[in-house]
Amino acid sequence: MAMPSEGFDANQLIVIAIGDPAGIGMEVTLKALASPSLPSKLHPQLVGCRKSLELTYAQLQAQGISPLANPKNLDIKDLPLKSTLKPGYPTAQSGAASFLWLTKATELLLKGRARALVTAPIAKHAWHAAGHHYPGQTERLKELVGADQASMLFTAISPQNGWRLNTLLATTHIPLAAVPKVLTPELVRAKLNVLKAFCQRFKTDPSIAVAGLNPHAGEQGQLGHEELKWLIPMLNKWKTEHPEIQLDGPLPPDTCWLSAAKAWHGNPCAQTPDGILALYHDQGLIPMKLLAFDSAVNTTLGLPFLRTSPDHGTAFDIAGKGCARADSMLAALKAAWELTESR
Ligand SMILES: NC(=O)c1ccc[n+]([C@@H]2O[C@H](COP(=O)([O-])OP(=O)(O)OC[C@H]3O[C@@H](n4cnc5c(N)ncnc54)[C@H](O)[C@@H]3O)[C@@H](O)[C@H]2O)c1
Ligand SMILES: N[C@H](C(=O)O)[C@H](O)COP(=O)(O)O
Repeated sequence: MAMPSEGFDANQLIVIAIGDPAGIGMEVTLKALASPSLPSKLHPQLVGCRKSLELTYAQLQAQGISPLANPKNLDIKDLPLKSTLKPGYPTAQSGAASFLWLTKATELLLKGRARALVTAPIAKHAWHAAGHHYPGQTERLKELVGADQASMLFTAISPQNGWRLNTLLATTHIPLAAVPKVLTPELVRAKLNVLKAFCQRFKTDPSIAVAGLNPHAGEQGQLGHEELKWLIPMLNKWKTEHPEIQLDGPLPPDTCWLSAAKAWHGNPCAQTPDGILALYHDQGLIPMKLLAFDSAVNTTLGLPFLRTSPDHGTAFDIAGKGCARADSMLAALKAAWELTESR
């Protein structure tokens, strides 16, 4: 692994914001960067606190954990913490640090100095404690780059058969009660377009499924009116505009991911959707995380660069214990590389 990044080919550089220093971000980063399965040309540049990374490395080593990337050999943009933090105990200081590291990492991307951004998990409540009132990294990134829209898409490759599962969330970090108010035909249309474009990276005529909002997709208006009132007409119109896409929906949400689950475990069939649009956060992320917790990657689409992140959070309950699995972080690093390969 070459260092430092000055003069390095920007196309080989993946910037990593190391997340909340009280969480598992540094641990999964050091574990993932030691993987021999990473592209050999990938040059990581970490944005965070060198001393904390060295401490994490020493603690993991003392627990007999290997392989690990040694921070001494890593390219680190050092933005030190004022004092060290106890793993598992997020504070305003940890929130301020992860917010700063994300901001500085994004600046590197905006200056065109890197290929993609990977972010380790942050805690939204720690950001709030530090006075940064954002629902998540996605929304902060959207603001930093001045994008009109940023979309949260989870993508995972089945370890059994290489099949790719994609779920895009129409709404993200908002209270459940706000979902029906925020969902509009325009929003669903825009998100479908993003999902279609993403799926077409892999197939010219992908199939897409859309989950309904209400139980049984409204049961013909008996269990909710949104489907009949605007979702079905909007989807029918979208279908006529995109005849190359097989669009199904709104489907009953409780079975919408069933055929994807079968495909994930090794039995893809002609009806399996290449992409699924979930109308709200937990509708899409419960099936994604149940099926693919160690493989799924959270991507932000709509920025001038690609951002990926593991699907898990800061896992404060296991921080400092050495048992955090780095598979999703590794998948996020690989996705940052592979999804930015010129086609
Ligand atoms: N990418 C991100 O920045 C991101 C993603 C999800 C949640 N979060 C934030 O993280 C914080 C904690 O969220 P949460 O508790 O809902 O979810 P979480 O993913 O942090 O933890 C849920 C459960 O999964 C376990 N777990 C998580 N990652 C693991 C790993 N790599 N290896 C082994 N076990 C793992 C945890 O120990 C916990 O039991 C919240 O503040 C949330 O907003 C951030
Ligand atoms: N919604 C994500 C999840 O549950 O995995 C997570 O909170 C991360 O969101 P940001 O990437 O916006 O921080």
